[in-house]
Amino acid sequence: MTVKSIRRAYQVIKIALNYGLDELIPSKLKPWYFRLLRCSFFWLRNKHKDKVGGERLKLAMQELGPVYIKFGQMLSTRRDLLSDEWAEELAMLQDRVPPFDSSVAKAQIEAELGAPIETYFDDFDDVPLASASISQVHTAKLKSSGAEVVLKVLRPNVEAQVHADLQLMSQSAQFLETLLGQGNRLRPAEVVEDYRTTIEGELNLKLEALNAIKLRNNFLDSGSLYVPFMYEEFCFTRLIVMERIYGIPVSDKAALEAQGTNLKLLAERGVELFFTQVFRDNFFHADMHPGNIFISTEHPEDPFYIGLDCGIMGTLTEQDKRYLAENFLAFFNRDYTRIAQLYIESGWVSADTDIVAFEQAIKVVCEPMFNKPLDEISFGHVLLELFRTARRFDMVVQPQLVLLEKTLLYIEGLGRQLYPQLDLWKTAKPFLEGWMAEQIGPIGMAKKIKKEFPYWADKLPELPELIYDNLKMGKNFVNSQNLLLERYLKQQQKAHKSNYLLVTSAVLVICGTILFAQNATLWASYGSIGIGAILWLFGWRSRPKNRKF
Ligand SMILES: Nc1ncnc2c1ncn2[C@@H]1O[C@H](COP(=O)(O)OP(=O)(O)OP(=O)(O)O)[C@@H](O)[C@H]1O
Repeated sequence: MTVKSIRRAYQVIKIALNYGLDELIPSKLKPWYFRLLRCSFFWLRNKHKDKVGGERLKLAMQELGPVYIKFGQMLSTRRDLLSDEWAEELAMLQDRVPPFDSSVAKAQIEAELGAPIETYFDDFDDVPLASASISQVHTAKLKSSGAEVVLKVLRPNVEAQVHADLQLMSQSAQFLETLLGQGNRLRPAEVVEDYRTTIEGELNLKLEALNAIKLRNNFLDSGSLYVPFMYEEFCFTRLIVMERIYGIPVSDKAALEAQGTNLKLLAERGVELFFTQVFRDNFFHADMHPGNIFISTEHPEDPFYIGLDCGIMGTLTEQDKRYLAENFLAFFNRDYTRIAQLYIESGWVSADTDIVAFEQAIKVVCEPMFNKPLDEISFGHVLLELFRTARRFDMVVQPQLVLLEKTLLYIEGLGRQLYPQLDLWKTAKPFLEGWMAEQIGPIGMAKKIKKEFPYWADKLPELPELIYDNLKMGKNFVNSQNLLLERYLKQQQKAHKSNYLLVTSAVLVICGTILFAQNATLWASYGSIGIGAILWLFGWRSRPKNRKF
C-alpha cells in the first residue's frame, strides 16, 4: 500500500464512519477484531443518526466521489441483493459531480487531437453542457461542415482514481466476505468484480463510440431509435466527438405532453425496442437512465427515442436468449415445472438441485402475481423474483442476465410512467412467440441449416478421409478390446491356479500339524507339512501380478 492509498483509505473510513455505515452491519456479524478496529477510530462518530440506513449509504457514496457514485448506481440495480427500500434510495444517486476546469478539458482534448482545438472546431463552449461522473461534455461546431457537435472528454486522472478506488474496494470486499462467510447472500467480492468490468469499459470512450456506431446501424431505418452520428476520425480513448442532438429528456413528461407526443405509441415502442435489441440483434443498451434517453421533437405524433452513452452494452448467448424467452412463456402458461427445468438445463442452477423444492419455491413467488390482471404483470419483476428464488438455490450469478433484468425493469417502469395503461404482455407476447417459433419451428431449422451450410460445405471434401479414419479407429479399438479381454482371461486362469495351490498347501500343512500333535507317524506329518510348504511357494509365485488393464 502506498502513502496515497493509505490516505485514501483513511478518507473512505472517515466518511463511512461519519455516516455510521458500520452500524448497518448486524452486531452478530461483527467479530471482536472488527469492534476493536472500530474503537481505535473513536473520534469518528455517526453524524447522521437522524437518517435511515439507505439514505446514509447514498450520502456517503455521493461524498466519496465519482467511482462510488457509479457504484451506488449499479448497486441500486441489484434488486436481487438489496431490499427495495435500499435499492430505491441508491437509485436516487445522480451524477452531482462538479464540473472540472474547462482549460483542463481543452488541454486534454488538444492532447488527444494532437492539434489546437481551433484546427478542427469553431465556437468551442467553455461552459460544459453537462458534467457527469466520468466525463464532461462541451459543445462546438465542426470547422469543415459547420455541423453542431459535442466533445465528450474523460475527467482528468479519472483512470488512476478509478483503479486506486477499485483496488481498495476489492480489498474491503474480500475482508467483508471473510467477515460474513462465503455462503452469504451479499457476495461483496462478486459485486465489486462485476462493477470493475462495467466501469473499466466506461473508461474507454473509443469503445463507447464503436458501440454507438453498431447500435446506430442496427436501427438506422427503424424510425423508433436514433443514435447520434460519431465522427470516428475524432474518437480516441479519452475523447469522442459526436453529432449534437436536441430532444426532450424522457423523464420530462410535462414537456412531452405539451408538444403533443403520442405517449401510448412511445411506451409501446420502448418495449419493442428492448425486445428487438435483445432478441433480434443480441446487442442491448444497458445503461438506461433518464440522462441517456431523449425524445424527438420532430413529428411528436410518431415519436422516436434518442439514445446516448453506449458505454455499457449487453449481449446474451443464443442459449441464454432461448431459455429466457421460454422462461417468460412458461411463466405466462403457469408451467412452473418447465421453469425449474429451464434453470437446470441452462446451467444457471446446478444439475443436482432438488427440482421439486425448486419448482415449489418458484410457484410460491409466481402464483400471487396472477392476482393482478395479465396486462399489469411486469416482465422485469417476474425475472427479478425468479432470480431471487434461484439464488436461494445457489444460482451462479450471470452478469449478462443481471444487466438485462435491470434494463427490462427500467424500460417497463419508463413505459408505465409514460403511459400507465401500457399492456406489456400484449406488446411483448407476439414478439416472443414469433421469435420462439423461428427458433424451434421449420423456419428456425431452415435458418440453422442456412447458417451452418458454409461450414459443412467446407468440411464436405474431408468427409471420406474422416470416415476412413473413424473406421480405422473403430478397428483399432476392437483389436485393443480383444487384447485386453485375452489378458484378463489369462489373469483369471493364473488366479484360479494359484488359489488352488494355496488352499491345498493350507490343507496339507493343517493335516501335517494335526498328525504331529497326535504323535502319529513322523514321516507322514513332516512329509505333509513339507509338501504343503512347497505347494504354498508355487501358489504364491504363480499368483497374478497386480496389473492394470
Ligand atoms: N450528443 C449529445 N447531444 C446533446 N447532449 C449530449 C450529447 N451527449 C451527451 N449529452 C449530454 O451530456 C450528458 C452526459 O453525457 P453522458 O451520459 O454520455 O456522460 P457520462 O459521463 O457517460 O454519464 P454517466 O455515465 O454518468 O451516465 C447527457 O445526459 C446529455 O445531457
